[in-house]
Amino acid sequence: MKILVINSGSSSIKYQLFDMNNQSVLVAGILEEIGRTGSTLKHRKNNGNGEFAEFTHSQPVHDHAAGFHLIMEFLAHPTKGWDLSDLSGVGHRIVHGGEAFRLPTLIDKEVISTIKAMIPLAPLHNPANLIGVELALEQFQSVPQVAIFDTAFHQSMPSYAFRYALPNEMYTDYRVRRYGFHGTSHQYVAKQAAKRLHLPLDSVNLISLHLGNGASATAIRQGRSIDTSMGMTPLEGLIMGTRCGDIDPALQGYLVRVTGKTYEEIGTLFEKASGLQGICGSNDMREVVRLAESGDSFGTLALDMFCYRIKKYIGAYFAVLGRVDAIVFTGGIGENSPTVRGRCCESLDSLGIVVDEGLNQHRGREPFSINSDESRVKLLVIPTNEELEIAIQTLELIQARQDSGI
Ligand SMILES: Nc1ncnc2c1ncn2[C@@H]1O[C@H](COP(=O)(O)OP(=O)(O)O)[C@@H](O)[C@H]1O
Ligand SMILES: CC(=O)OP(=O)(O)O
Ligand SMILES: [Mg+2]
Repeated sequence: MKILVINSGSSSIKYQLFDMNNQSVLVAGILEEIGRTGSTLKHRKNNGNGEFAEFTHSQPVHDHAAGFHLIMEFLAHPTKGWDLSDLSGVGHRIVHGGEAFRLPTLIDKEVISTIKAMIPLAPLHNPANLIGVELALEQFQSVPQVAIFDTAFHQSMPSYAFRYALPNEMYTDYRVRRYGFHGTSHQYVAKQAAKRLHLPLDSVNLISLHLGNGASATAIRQGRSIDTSMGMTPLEGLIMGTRCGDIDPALQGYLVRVTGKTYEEIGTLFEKASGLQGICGSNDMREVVRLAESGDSFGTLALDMFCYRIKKYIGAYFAVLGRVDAIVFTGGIGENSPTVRGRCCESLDSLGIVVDEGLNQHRGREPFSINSDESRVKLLVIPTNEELEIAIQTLELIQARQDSGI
């Protein structure tokens, strides 16, 4: 059984082809910088002996359609790709599914139009996700295609966590509420954490920190999301690569008045020119840490602010969870930055959170622990794998439909 997973983002397309008999990756790749001159495809193919042949291809790729066509050249290539004639299904990451989608969903015209309706709430993500869906539907017309929503895992939040303190009709009439994102990633690492803790998933309490360009914290009680830092859109919550995270809601109107910029320009400033980028000029944590360690004041401020915001969420989620079995670090920063992990846990001994600095320096693609022996809370670094989780959920839906004769 082969499942192809497509994560079509605003400036990149990630793809992985899985053999679901053993969940191994057959082919994988990422096409970055779509729409820019420096577009690069990094493609790899499983050689069968646990190693991968790597291919890099650079050419200007003007849009997602051109990008998808280039990816298909490699995916279906006789030597660089794989036989796709027996593909069982395609799974797509869709960032915003609102309240309409709480489960993996077979894609049809109605689903596409509902996803389109969510675009105003995820303008950076849903349009690109949809382009990937439409291109794949055209390419693989006889293959079932499934949407896996970032928001689905958080649909278990109680109303006192997902409602904003606004007049009720803002929710009843306009569905204004916290939705939360990165749900597929938080769900995947929660399963991995439960395994590592040798606890049943439905008994484990976690604080999950997905720290990437987009970043979010999630409080998980007995394996289910009960609160998360992103809100109606992926803008709210933690400080991110280019996004501001939590700010005073009066700011957009105030800045329109005092700067003369339009409402949309200020919105774009919050989304694309803020966060680490806005504070110190780089959205890449590797550069931020280098700046901070070189004594650059803006780099120091960016790192201090980034970690301070996370610490506040750790404290808040500790309060709502009561008992925390583990804190999980994931995402590009969470998996790779000992500096950020150490700073986020600093002086939290009173909560039973103690980092072992030696363990914290470890690097690897397998889950590892960074807590000291006396730490009451386990501190885990678990590489996320949204694509594998999407493949698993896609196959489950396809098999359930086959079992019920659909
Ligand atoms: N070795 C590293 N040290 C610190 N940060 C890293 C390292 N590798 C990647 N990162 C950070 O991870 C971020 C990308 O996170 P990732 O989750 O891969 O991206 P995305 O959010 O786009 O999916 C980069 O912007 C960079 O800041
Ligand atoms: C929802 C979100 O922020 O996704 P990403 O981290 O991929 O940008
Ligand atoms: Mg990501």
